[in-house]
Amino acid sequence: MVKITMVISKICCIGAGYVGGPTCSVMALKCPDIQITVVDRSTERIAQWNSDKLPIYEPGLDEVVRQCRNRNLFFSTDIEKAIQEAELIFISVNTPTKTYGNGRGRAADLKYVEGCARMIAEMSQNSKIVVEKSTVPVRAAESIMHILKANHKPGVKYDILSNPEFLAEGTAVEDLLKPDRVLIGGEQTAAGQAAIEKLCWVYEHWIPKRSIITTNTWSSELSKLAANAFLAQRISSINSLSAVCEATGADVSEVARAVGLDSRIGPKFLQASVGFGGSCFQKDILNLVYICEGLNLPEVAAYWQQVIDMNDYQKTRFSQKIIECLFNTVTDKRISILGFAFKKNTGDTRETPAITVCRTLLDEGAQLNIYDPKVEPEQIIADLTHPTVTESPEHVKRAVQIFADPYDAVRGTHALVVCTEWDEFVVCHHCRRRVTSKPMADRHYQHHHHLPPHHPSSHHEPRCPVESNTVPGVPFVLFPQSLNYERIYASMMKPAYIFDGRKILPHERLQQIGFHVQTIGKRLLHQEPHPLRHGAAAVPVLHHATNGHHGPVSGTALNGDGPGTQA
Ligand SMILES: NC(=O)C1=CN([C@@H]2O[C@H](COP(=O)(O)OP(=O)(O)OC[C@H]3O[C@@H](n4cnc5c(N)ncnc54)[C@H](O)[C@@H]3O)[C@@H](O)[C@H]2O)C=CC1
Ligand SMILES: O=C(O)[C@H]1O[C@H](OP(=O)(O)OP(=O)(O)OC[C@H]2O[C@@H](n3ccc(=O)[nH]c3=O)[C@H](O)[C@@H]2O)[C@H](O)[C@@H](O)[C@@H]1O
Repeated sequence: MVKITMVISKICCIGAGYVGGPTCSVMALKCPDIQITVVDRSTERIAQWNSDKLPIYEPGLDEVVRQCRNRNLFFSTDIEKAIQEAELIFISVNTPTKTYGNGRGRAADLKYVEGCARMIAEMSQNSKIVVEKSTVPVRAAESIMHILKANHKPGVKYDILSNPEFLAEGTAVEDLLKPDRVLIGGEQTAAGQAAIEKLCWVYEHWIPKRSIITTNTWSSELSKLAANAFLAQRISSINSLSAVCEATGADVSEVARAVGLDSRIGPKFLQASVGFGGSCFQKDILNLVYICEGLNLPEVAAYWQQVIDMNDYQKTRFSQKIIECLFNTVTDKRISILGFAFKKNTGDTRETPAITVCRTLLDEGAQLNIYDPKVEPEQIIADLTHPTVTESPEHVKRAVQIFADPYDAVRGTHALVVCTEWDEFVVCHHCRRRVTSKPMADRHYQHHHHLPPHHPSSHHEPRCPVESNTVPGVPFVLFPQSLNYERIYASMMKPAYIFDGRKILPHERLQQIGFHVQTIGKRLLHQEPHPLRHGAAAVPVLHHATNGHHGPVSGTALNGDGPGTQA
C-alpha cells in the first residue's frame, strides 16, 4: 500500500440533492478538519439549504446542518470556485432513466454526470480525485476518464473512484452515521490505491476500518446496482406471495416471519406492500436489464425485468381491488388517500405507488381527497398532472383536493386508502403508542375504552400501563398526531371501506368498529364479534345504506366485504 503523505482538506460535492446534501452534512459533522462545499446549479435548492426550511425532509438532518453550516459545511452555486479549491470532488447528480433516444425508458441518463466531468475538466487547475457517488452503469468511470483525459492540461492529473451511496431515504442520517459498509472502488495501480487510501482516510473519521471495503472500480459500480436489485427482488418476491396468500387464506406477515427467521434469509425487506417506489429501485433495475441486453445476456435481463413486472402487477392489483370492492365502480365516489410519499419519513414522491393508485381511481372517475404529513400540495398536483400520468390535467385538478388534516380528508368519503406507512396512522390515539397487532389493539381498547380522547394540550396524558408492562424496552415515542378510527368511521359514508396498502393497521379492530377492510396478503372475510361492546352480537350487523348512519346498527348482516369481492 502507498503511504498517504497528504490528507484532504477541501471537498466539493456537485449535486445538492437527497444524496449530496445529507452525505456531506454528516461528513462535515464528523470531519471538522475538512471544509466541504456542496454546489448545485439550482439556485433555489441552494437557497433552501441555506435557509431554515431545508429542501428535503430527513429525520435528524436539520440538527446536523445547523451544527455545521457555515462552519465547515457550505452550500453554494459558485461551482467553479468550489471545484478549483477542492482536492476531492464527489459527483452526486441525478442519473434518471432516459426519456428519449437509444435506451429510452431503460438506460440511465448520464448527461448530468458527463456535464460534471466536462465542468471539472474545464475548471480544474490542479490534480483532483473525482469520486462517483451517483449510481451509474458499470464502466461509467471509463467515460468520465475519457472526457477528463481528452481535455488534458499540463500538471493536472485525475484519479477516478467509485463510492456508491447506500443510504435509504427516511433513515439517511442514521444510515450515514452507521453504514453497514462503505464501498470504494478504484484502479488497481499505485496511483489508484493512493486515491483509495485518501478517501478511506476521510471515512475513517467515524467509520471503523473493517466496515470500509475496497474493490476494483467495476465491481464497486456493479455492486450498487446489484444491492438495489437484490433489495427490490425481496419485495417483489414477498409481494408475489401476497397474491397467493389472498387466494388461499395464508397471511403474508406470518409467511414472511416464518421465512425470515431462517438466518440464511433474514427478516428485513419482507414487508408486503402496494409495491415499492422511490427514485432508485426501478431506475437501477431497468438500467441493469439494459446493460445485460447490451452484453447479450437476454436470460439475465429477463430475470431482473421480472422484479419490475411483479411490482407493476402489485400496484395494479391493489388499485383494481379497490374498484372491485366498491361495487365495481368508483365514478363520482370520493376516496381519501392517506399517505402520498413513497415511504414514511420522507417527503419524496418519486415513483411512489400512490401515483398508480390515484391515476387508476381518477381514470375511473373517482374524486380524491389526499393527505400526507410531509409532501407539499404542489408536489402532489405536479405528480398527478404530469403528462405521463394524465392527458387531462384540468380534470385532475378538479377531481383532487389536498388536505392538511387527515380528519378533513376522510370526511364524507366512501373509502380510505393507506398508501404510505406513516407512524401517525398506526398509533393509539389515547396514549400514542404504536398499535400493530390485534392483541395490542385490544389491550389498548380495553384500557382506554372509557377515557376521553386525548387532548394535545393536556398535561395529564393517559398512559397505557398494559402496553408499557407488556413490551419492556420499547421506547416511548410521541408522535405529533395520531388517528382515531372511530371518529373517522363516524364521519365517512357507509358502508365505509379501508384499503390498507401497507398492512400496518389493526384490521380486526377496524372491523369491530364497522369498517370493511381489505389489505395486502391477507383475506379478511368475516366481521368478527365485538367482544368489548355490551351485548355484542356474534357478528356485527351493519346498515347497508350509503350515508347517514355512523356505526353498526340493526339491519342486514353483511358477512364479508360486499359485492364484487372474492369469496
Ligand atoms: N435518493 C436516494 O436515496 C439515493 C440516490 N442515489 C443516487 O445518487 C444520485 C443522486 O440522487 P439524488 O440525490 O436523489 O438526486 P437529486 O435529483 O435529488 O439531486 C441531484 C442534484 O444534482 C443537481 N445537478 C444536476 N446536474 C448538475 C450540474 N451539472 N451541476 C450542478 N448541479 C447539478 C440537480 O440540480 C439536483 O439538485 C443518483 O445517481 C441516485 O441514483 C444513491 C443512493 C440513495
Ligand atoms: O439507491 C437508492 O436510492 C437507495 O434505494 C433504497 O432506499 P430507498 O428507496 O430510499 O428506500 P427503501 O427503504 O429501500 O424503500 C424503497 C421502497 O420499497 C418499499 N418497501 C421496502 C421494504 C419492504 O419490506 N417493503 C417495501 O414495500 C418502501 O416502502 C419503498 O416504497 C435502498 O434501500 C438504499 O440502500 C439505496 O441506497
